[in-house]
Amino acid sequence: MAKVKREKWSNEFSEWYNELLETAGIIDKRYPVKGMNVWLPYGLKIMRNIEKFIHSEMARTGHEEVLFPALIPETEFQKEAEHIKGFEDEVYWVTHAGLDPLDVRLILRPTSETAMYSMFSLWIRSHADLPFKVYQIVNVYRYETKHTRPLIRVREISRFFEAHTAHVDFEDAERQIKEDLEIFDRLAKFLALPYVISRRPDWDKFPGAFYSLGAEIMMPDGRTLQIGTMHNYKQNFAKAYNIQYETETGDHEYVHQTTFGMSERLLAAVIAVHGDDSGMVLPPTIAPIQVVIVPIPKKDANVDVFAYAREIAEELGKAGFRVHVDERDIRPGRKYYDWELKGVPLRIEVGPRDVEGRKAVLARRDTFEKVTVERDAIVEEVKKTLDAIHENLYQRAKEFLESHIKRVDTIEEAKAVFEDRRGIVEIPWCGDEECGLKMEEELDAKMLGTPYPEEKAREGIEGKKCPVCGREAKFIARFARTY
Ligand SMILES: Nc1ncnc2c1ncn2[C@@H]1O[C@H](COS(=O)(=O)NC(=O)[C@@H](N)CS)[C@@H](O)[C@H]1O
Ligand SMILES: [Zn+2]
Repeated sequence: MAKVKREKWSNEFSEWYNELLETAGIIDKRYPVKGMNVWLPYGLKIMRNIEKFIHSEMARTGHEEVLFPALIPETEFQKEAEHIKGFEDEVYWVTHAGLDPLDVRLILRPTSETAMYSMFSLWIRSHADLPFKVYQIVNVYRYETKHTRPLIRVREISRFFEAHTAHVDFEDAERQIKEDLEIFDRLAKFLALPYVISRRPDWDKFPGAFYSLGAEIMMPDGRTLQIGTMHNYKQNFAKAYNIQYETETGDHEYVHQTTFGMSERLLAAVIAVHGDDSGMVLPPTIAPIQVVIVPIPKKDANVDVFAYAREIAEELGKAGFRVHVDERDIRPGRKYYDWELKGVPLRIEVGPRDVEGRKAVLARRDTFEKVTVERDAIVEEVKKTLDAIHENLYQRAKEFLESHIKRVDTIEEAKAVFEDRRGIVEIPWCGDEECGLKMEEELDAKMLGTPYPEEKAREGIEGKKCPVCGREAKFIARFARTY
């Protein structure tokens, strides 16, 4: 396996990441509003491929797509107190229309609970309307005061996926959370992204939620990135927005609700986790170009490498691959550089000798390995190689994640982990908020929460003590430096 250089990629990650977003044509962050960026064609194509999978998963699981207004009246926003506390210092206000001040101020949605739930109250009347499952992929606005970063922490989250569901009872809402986890798992596999799920501590759950689950990936610099969240709201919002249904026995009950959210952070994760010093490495599932063919003409050779390349491209296109022939009049090396930067997973090089011998050279983007294959076997060779690339990206990322999760017993051991390579620390915890907050302070790290599901949260804690208070540990708690 060729040694793939990832030094730049790992220790000066920020510079590499910011530079790559521009040179690879993902986004342009020169837009004159802080935290708001312009999607460029290539970046948008990749994001659309990710969204396409999300839409197919929503259809597979009976979620209907809706589209709500972006402006929410203050009266609606105020209805769920706990939620307000969570968002009041993050919302953008619209106070005028033209020259006239608005009699009711509006907010730009930070997420759409307060836009949707008065409509849910009109739509949901009977148990026959449940489970009620809708979603949208829209732009939402949050006045993030922490350091903004393109795709990762933006003030206009322009590809915000939010699924909102309503159920007859808590058990059915729990079933929905399980379905969300299954959807997320399939999406993570589709993106070759390994992850961990943690149940957020009560002091860090989503405003208005009964509990929140977070999905974290490991970034190259040993910090974690939350790329998805699932929340069980129980009846908190139903009571605030009067969302009731008539039961089979004619009674009236408040619905139980859940939400599931993701964003363009998914793309940030793919770029960061799979990238290397030559640029992006895109999983074939989402690469706008899966195979780029580079003809290598030789002046005295009397064979037409361009026609040969086009013929291969046509056959691969017919077989369903997204393929491009680079016929620019520049040196092949320049072409290799450009397509490696853009993360095209597979390159095919064809020179005069390949035409004569009816061969083709396959160059893998993940390992830089080259292999010569028979022209007549090109479709299955490409299929096999793209699958191998996807699998290798997943395994490489899985090893990285697993090697960055360390189980310890003491605060000192935990501190040593963060000094060394950071990563996720798993440490016994009595479950007491005070001790949890104390450990966050001591470690200068965030508690991601406890491993999910419940049984995993107690694995290996027999006889372990909380390192803060010395009492019996009830859970394993995860801590990490986060984005
Ligand atoms: N400022 C941000 N920039 C980019 N992505 C973000 C930002 N804030 C949150 N996200 C992403 O959006 C996901 C959902 O956001 S959230 O606040 O956790 N959850 C909600 O808003 C719930 N209403 C579920 S839709 C998060 O898991 C995170 O991946
Ligand atoms: Zn304790």
